[in-house]
Amino acid sequence: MSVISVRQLAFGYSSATPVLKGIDLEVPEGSVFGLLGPNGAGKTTFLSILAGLIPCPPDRVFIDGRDWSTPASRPAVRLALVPQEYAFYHPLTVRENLAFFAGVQGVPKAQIESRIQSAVARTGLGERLGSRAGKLSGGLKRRLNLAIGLLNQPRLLLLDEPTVGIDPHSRHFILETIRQLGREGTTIIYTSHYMEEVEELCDRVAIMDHGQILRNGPLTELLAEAPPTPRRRESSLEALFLELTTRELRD
Ligand SMILES: Nc1ncnc2c1ncn2[C@@H]1O[C@H](COP(=O)(O)OP(=O)(O)OP(=O)(O)O)[C@@H](O)[C@H]1O
Repeated sequence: MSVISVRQLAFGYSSATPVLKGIDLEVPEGSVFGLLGPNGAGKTTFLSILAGLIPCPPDRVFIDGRDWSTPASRPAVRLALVPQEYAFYHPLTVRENLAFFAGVQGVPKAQIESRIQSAVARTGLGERLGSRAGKLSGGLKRRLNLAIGLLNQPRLLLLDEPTVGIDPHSRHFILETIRQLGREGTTIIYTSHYMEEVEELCDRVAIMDHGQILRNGPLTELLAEAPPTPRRRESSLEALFLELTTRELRD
């Protein structure tokens, strides 16, 4: 059963430039869903609509079968977005940030400490609770971003390129955390430019470009469709991605 159903979702920041052009997508409960696309494809915009940061048009996005567009019709779903940017206060310590965001997310006061401990244990930040967030390394900052997203114990976790620009150790740690969350049944949408991460983590994959979904299905099906690459004998998601997305220079 799909937890998220998206039907012909269109969106533009201005009426002149459509960014999402009729997205159709089904995300099954408990799947780790990889959303791949070149820069500017519309991934962040799509996640922002799911997270409620951008108003959702009516009758296009359904969560648990109910229209996600208006607060009145929204089902109560624990959903978290871990954005690409560092979304915390640099002058505050790790603990102060976690306590603040737990409050913002409506965690009951009596549970704040245990939620902080749980998020910190999952992200390996236990020894950094007293460190100023702004002084952390890039990898630890990414882990703090993730820890904040875990405070409300999300059933739906939206991860926007959570491993960009970090050291291999933190990258490995974050990927393991995501894998474990997936095993525990969290439904995850994961955007990344790193194909090997998506191949490793995700059971379903969609490739999007210019606001459209070009391919969508189980990872095994997409891999079976991928052309052989000159560098590796077996087919790879990267080869399919390059074949499908237009070969423009983007950064
Ligand atoms: N706030 C905004 N106002 C106007 N245009 C925007 C805004 N945010 C994004 N865009 C434009 O919408 C398009 C899609 O951007 P989006 O960030 O959703 O893509 P993306 O696939 O997440 O890219 P990236 O991999 O670089 O993060 C781009 O052309 C971008 O310039």
